[in-house]
Amino acid sequence: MSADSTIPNFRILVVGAGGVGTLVCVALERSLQASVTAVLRSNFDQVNRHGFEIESIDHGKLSGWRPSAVVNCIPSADPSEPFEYIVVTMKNVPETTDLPSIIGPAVKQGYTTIVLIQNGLYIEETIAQAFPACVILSGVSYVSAHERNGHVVQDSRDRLALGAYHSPSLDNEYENSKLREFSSIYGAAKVKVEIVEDIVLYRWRKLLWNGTFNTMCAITQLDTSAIRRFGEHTMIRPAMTEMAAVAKADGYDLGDDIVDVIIDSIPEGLSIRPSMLVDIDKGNPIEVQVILGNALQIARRRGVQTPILDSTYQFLKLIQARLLAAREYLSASIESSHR
Ligand SMILES: NC(=O)C1=CN([C@@H]2O[C@H](COP(=O)(O)OP(=O)(O)OC[C@H]3O[C@@H](n4cnc5c(N)ncnc54)[C@H](OP(=O)(O)O)[C@@H]3O)[C@@H](O)[C@H]2O)C=CC1
Ligand SMILES: CC(C)(CO)C(=O)C(=O)O
Repeated sequence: MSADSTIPNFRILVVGAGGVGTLVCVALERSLQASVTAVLRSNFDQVNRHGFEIESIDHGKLSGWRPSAVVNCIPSADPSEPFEYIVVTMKNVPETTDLPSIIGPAVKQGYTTIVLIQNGLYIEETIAQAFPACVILSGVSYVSAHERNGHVVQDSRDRLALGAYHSPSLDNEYENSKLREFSSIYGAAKVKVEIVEDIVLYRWRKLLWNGTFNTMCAITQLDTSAIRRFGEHTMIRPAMTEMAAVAKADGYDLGDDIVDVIIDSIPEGLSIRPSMLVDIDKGNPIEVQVILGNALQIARRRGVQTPILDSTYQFLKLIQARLLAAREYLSASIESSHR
């Protein structure tokens, strides 16, 4: 935050401005409390020249929109003005990406708070180990948004459950103060932010969705409405039941009616192309490890049978091998496939 200003102006780096990240940039800039630097990759040239085209049910139509700065590589932390927050909104694909080494140059240990807004389970530990003096916030986003070459369409409202990933070496109250601070910036314009005590509970709950709809839509190329029509009772519900059993074995009892609760929360006929299906459409690697692999490791450790999720995982690993080969990551993919 700038020392001489009465209005806070937090320096925030957003890493990966696709569907979710671009909307994070908009919400933070619209709070009027943040200057956002967005790190872009394939969409850098387009956005640098023409800005983003955004159709958002929260923020309306924005043409030629830009955050305070766009860059195409991670900037080094400026010793006199380091980032207060780094928000990670790129895909979490450990087969291709070592996240700590990507964001490392921009982090000031003991100063920068790292905010993970990504799907998946137990994604925080590698960041906490790499940056033990940094507060880690973990966010489960319920937005639905997709991006292609600077064009972003958001078709469901942005809602975020946000919690601190508590580190034994940091002061709990300090972590909570960063949690409240970031929530109030992010929630200042349109987004509903819910501060939660145990984010892992929310990650498990969302995994019932992502671990079934995302994965099965990705394999079949069906959207959520079609997969419900043809496979809700044969595939989706049984797979959700397996996931709930794994969560329970991990100490998170989601309740006997959790499958009905999740299914009933989706309006009849709603057609969503989950982000994993969009990745396949784009030929991008998929988040199979953090969305399914990590949960299945817990299932094996706890002795929970998950036949449907196991097959789903194995099919996705084959699809991942194809996607990685196309992006010349094949050898890495083959090594990491020996679970
Ligand atoms: N889309 C959705 O509706 C939802 C997504 N999520 C989760 O949010 C996270 C983000 O998803 P989503 O927005 O869909 O993903 P996108 O693929 O749309 O966006 C990710 C962006 O990160 C960029 N990126 C990847 N690696 C780097 C890097 N090393 N440096 C800079 N930029 C990089 C990508 O660039 P490039 O184009 O070059 O690959 C892309 O622009 C995921 O964990 C997802 O599971 C959660 C809720 C809903
Ligand atoms: C459930 C959904 C569609 C939005 O919250 C999502 O998480 C995704 O597409 O990955």
